[in-house]
Amino acid sequence: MSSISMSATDSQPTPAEYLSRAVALATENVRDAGGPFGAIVVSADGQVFEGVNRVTANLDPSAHAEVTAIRNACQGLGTFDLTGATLYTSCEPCPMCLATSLWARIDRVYFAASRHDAADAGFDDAVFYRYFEGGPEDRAIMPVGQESLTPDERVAPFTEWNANTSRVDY
Ligand SMILES: Nc1nc2[nH]cnc2c(=O)[nH]1
Repeated sequence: MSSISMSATDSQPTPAEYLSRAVALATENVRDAGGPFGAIVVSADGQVFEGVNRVTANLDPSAHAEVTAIRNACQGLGTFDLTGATLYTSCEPCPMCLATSLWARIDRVYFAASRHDAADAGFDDAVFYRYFEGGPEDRAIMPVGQESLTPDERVAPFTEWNANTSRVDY
């Protein structure tokens, strides 16, 4: 599916070339009933995995282009750890995509459009950044609060995790 052209010297595509491809994926995806976002993960050894936004198509709020590309890379490579990989995305990653990139241990992110460009198109990326940046008074759109369970009950899953000698750390 990828159609990044290689130069005559057969060198790796530049970040701008990967971003152009991500933008083209995003535009094509609109014509395929998806959101206007596309992303590419290039693994440490140069393998290319693409993803597009399928939120409304798949009834999946987490199916942002970046998350889809990261899922494709993890499935394709058989790992949950993308250390050494680079993410190229048609638009600045939203907080969820940024957090997913951190959890995937992606090394570096390049983006084309900004959260403000996304806002101009009606998307809430900038609103959600403000939600995380602000204090409790800015959290009105979705209040988050800790409830008072006993300390033992509250940390019981972590106690079980720490006692589990066959756990897989991530
Ligand atoms: N970066 C990015 N922002 C979004 N906002 C809504 N959907 C998306 C997406 O798939 N990617």
